[in-house]
Amino acid sequence: MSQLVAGIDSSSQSTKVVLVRAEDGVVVDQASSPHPVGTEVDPQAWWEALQLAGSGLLDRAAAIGVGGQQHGMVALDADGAVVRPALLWNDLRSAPQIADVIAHFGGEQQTADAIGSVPPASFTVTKLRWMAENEPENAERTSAVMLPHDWLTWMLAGGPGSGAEMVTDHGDASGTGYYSPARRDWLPEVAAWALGRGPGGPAPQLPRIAGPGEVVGTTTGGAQLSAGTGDNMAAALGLCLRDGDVVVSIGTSGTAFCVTDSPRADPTGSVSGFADASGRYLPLVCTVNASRILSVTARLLGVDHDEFAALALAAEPGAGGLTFLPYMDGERTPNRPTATGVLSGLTSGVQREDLARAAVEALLGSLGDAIDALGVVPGRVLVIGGAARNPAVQQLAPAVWGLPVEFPVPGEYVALGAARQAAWALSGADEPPAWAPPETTAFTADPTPVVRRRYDVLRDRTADWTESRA
Ligand SMILES: Nc1ncnc2c1ncn2[C@@H]1O[C@H](COP(=O)(O)OP(=O)(O)O)[C@@H](O)[C@H]1O
Ligand SMILES: O=C(CO)[C@@H](O)[C@H](O)COP(=O)(O)O
Repeated sequence: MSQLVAGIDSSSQSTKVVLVRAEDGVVVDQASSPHPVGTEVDPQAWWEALQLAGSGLLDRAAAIGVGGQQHGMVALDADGAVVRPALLWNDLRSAPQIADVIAHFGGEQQTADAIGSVPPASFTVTKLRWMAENEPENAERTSAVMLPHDWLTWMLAGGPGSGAEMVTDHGDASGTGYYSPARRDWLPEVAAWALGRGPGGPAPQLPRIAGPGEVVGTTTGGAQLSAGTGDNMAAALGLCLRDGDVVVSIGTSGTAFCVTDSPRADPTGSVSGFADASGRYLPLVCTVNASRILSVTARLLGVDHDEFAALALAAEPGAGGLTFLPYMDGERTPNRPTATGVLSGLTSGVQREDLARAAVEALLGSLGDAIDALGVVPGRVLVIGGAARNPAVQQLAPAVWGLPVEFPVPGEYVALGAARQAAWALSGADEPPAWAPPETTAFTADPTPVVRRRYDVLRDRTADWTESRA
């Protein structure tokens, strides 16, 4: 009988676990469990969600891999206990510290050259700096810093007091801001600086960075553990990407990314120059407002996802003149951490259908900007994530982007990619197993450039607005 491996996606909203056949990646079982709402979460909640979702699955796996939301700051004291709740990727309170980081490296290009990115507030380095400035006693007590996925891998290996090694991978390490994608190594002195430790001050312990396909430990139940990775890197593995593919993920975050052979160093801050989980690189553009644009609008309209899609599809392109700039929770790309949403073009003739349509066009406008910022000519655009299931997104994406778009069969591609990494580690091979890429459905439509033009005007007109959030 084929061996089974498990893949975990500990993402913003929930933990998902898939149990798959190591030989071909066929899913035999899966489960999920929700996370608390908010941008500051006690990591214990992820551990409890993992145990709930993994119950009856993890004990059947010969190897396990963990994919996790990137960037979250898990600060640990000398005993391995968490110092404070984790600050997540979508917690933008550390926006003022971005300037400190850029000044530390001596400018935008120097920052991008050193750490692969001009870090938005999502990156761990800005969060450490925020803690040093606002909670110096917590910064002082911090003896090790981990990320959500590697903390969970460590917990599976036994956690504090067990002697288990702390291990991460290049993909997730590259989202910290104290890792050099060019050198493929930590910059511990940057982590020490961020914690306010002064020149020559002690660096926090950082997990060892494992190579792709490495076995990094075993669970208390005897399953092998792979290094795990960030959720976007795991999705790239789960989709078995081809060169030229651009992935757009519409979950809590919106992301556009592709796999490349060399690292990126974008001084504008739009593209994060990540490493991937296979020894290559993963330039990525991320937005903070994504599927929530649709769910908030559906809530206002009092409808579920399917009714919302029907309303949006019943409206004309351009939503009766309504344009929605969807930076409701502040925004990361473009860097507008204090922004709020803007509805423009509201007339007394507005219909519910127009509001639904405007929300879908807003989501696609924002993600269209993300695809453009990536700066590659896509061979294929593949759309995944919870909101990729929405028929209005499927039908309108090719029209708003002016590109043919493919939707892989709905699946948990982050968890699947983590499982593929586990199967790779289990095999001891040089390459990940050659699982079949997912089936896709292609959507085409006549382009509606007026939608992007109106969106661009509203985005640019509001560029210097300074909002104070309620
Ligand atoms: N049919 C749908 N239409 C729009 N949004 C959807 C639909 N189904 C699920 N979602 C949204 O997808 C989101 C979850 O997506 P997911 O990719 O699992 O997120 P994450 O990985 O960030 O936790 C939820 O916010 C949910 O509202
Ligand atoms: O910050 C980023 C990428 O840089 C996000 O993509 C997070 O990794 C969270 O992902 P989801 O929970 O939305 O999948």
